[in-house]
Amino acid sequence: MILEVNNITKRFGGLVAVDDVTFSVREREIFGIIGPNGAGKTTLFNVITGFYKPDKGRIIFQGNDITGKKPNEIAKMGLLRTWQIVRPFLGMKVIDNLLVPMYVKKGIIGGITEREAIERANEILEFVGLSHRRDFLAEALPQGERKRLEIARALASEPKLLMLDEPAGGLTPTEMDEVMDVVRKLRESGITVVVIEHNMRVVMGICERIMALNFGRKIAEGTPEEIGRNEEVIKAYLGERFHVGG
Ligand SMILES: Nc1ncnc2c1ncn2[C@@H]1O[C@H](COP(=O)(O)OP(=O)(O)OP(=O)(O)O)[C@@H](O)[C@H]1O
Repeated sequence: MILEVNNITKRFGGLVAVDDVTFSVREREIFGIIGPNGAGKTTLFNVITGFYKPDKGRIIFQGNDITGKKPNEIAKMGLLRTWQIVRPFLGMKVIDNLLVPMYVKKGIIGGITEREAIERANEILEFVGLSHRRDFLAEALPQGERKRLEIARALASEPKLLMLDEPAGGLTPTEMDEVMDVVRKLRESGITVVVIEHNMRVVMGICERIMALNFGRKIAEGTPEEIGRNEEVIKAYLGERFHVGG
């Protein structure tokens, strides 16, 4: 297991946003987290990536206890996230959006020449299908391409595990297909992916296993087929129209 999340609880005052949640993610898996609005998905992401400290529980990443570590320490270990609201450096060129995180990371582990950095940035742009946008300002990109730029920026920091917060949110069906292709390629290139996503076509289409949350609690975990026919999930979230079992 690359990530083990054990009995995580996170409270905001009297509200239990994440309630004793346990799950683990296998290496090179695409693992989905679903649940209605307010179920605790984003809070769980924030706890795992160090933006919030949990009230209870442990998080183990590649055998190391990362509970309570700072986001930049966790990122340096190879656990990166993207945000629901994309936030590239809009006034910067697409390529520079990748060079900045690269210099930040490589500066720490011993330097990289400009030529190496540019080469690597070009590879990443190719990977996410944004080579043609290399010298555009990020603000000129449509939403679907911004989402892929966000993934590209995370790739510049060489993650082992990438946590994607609603990568298909606000996208057209064609843009969604392009993001789904990129996520599958991530896995093929050896990166483990944990993804929060509301769009069921996307979740069911890319995830090998899915966990469902409701009111902060884990209510189910399984393959897309198992989740699609789980009565509690259907009641909480999916609605009859997504009933797979008939
Ligand atoms: N910083 C905070 N302070 C107080 N309450 C918060 C905070 N962040 C989240 N909450 C509350 O915690 C609960 C879980 O919220 P969270 O954003 O994790 O849900 P979610 O499943 O990600 O929802 P969505 O699908 O709408 O993004 C909600 O009731 C929310 O109002």
